[in-house]
Amino acid sequence: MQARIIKIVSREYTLYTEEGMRVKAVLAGKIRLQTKPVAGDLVECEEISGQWTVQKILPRKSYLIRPACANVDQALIVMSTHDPEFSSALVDRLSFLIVQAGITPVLIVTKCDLGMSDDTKRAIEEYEQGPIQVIRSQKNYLEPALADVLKGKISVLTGQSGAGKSSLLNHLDPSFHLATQEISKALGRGKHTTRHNELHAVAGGLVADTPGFSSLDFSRMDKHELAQCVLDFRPYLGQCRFNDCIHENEPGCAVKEAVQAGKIPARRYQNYLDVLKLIQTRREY
Ligand SMILES: Nc1nc2c(ncn2[C@@H]2O[C@H](COP(=O)(O)OP(=O)(O)OP(=O)(O)O)[C@@H](O)[C@H]2O)c(=O)[nH]1
Ligand SMILES: [Zn+2]
Repeated sequence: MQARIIKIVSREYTLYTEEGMRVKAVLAGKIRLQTKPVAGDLVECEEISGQWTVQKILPRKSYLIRPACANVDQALIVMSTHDPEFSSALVDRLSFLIVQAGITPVLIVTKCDLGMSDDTKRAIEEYEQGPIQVIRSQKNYLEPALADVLKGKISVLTGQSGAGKSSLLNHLDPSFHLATQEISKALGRGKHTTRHNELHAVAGGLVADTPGFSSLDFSRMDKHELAQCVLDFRPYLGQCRFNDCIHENEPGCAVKEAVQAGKIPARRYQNYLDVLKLIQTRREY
């Protein structure tokens, strides 16, 4: 039978079986030394006289190191209109790293009930016309696209402290209240708590108990890989004069032409150039 690992504490594995049962299992001896299973792994399991064992880890479609989680479908970039201020530089940096990890970014704009600056309003509208799904969230109203965002998927949340990650989960699933407190603890203040690895059932999907991508670490990305991770560039890749174009100063660059034609917002191109510079000027050890 197939099942999903949703929690690992020491050697005890909690599984959701395909029949919807929640069971505790141990690893079969033969796989103990091969792949290290993580939450999100899809496994073959078996029950023999009341003892469930994990027989095999099935191939992963994505793998995140922090939080250690396999098969994550999407990362919700939780960004508030203000307090903390909306930052398109941050949205873009997160989305480059999310795409690099083989995961789909989704932008959730919180605190939309509170009003926003003209510049933030414009930045959000630009995202709404771009390649990333954007959902606006506000207090006391749950729009259908938001209500369904977790359904049937494994998600990880990311975003600054105070952006509204915990509130969002509560908003999506009020019965989740207790667990959210745990999340909050794990997120920031719980440095002394042991991070176990768990996926919570929220609003029809599974959500990692620890936010991802908080280190904004570009050390494992080179400039060519970066250009591949920019969803705004995807329609133009392969159309530049040079095969190895990094869309900076090269003549005949289809990406720069798209920026000049207003098809790619200048602010997002600038965000790309800033990360490119970061990568180009870092010291290699
Ligand atoms: N008005 C309004 N307030 C919100 C909204 N979302 C979150 N807040 C408030 O913003 C504050 C921060 O929200 P949290 O959910 O704690 O933020 P968080 O991202 O989980 O923060 P950390 O736990 O520090 O990572 C709280 O006071 C929330 O009530 C919203 O859509 N509208
Ligand atoms: Zn180019």
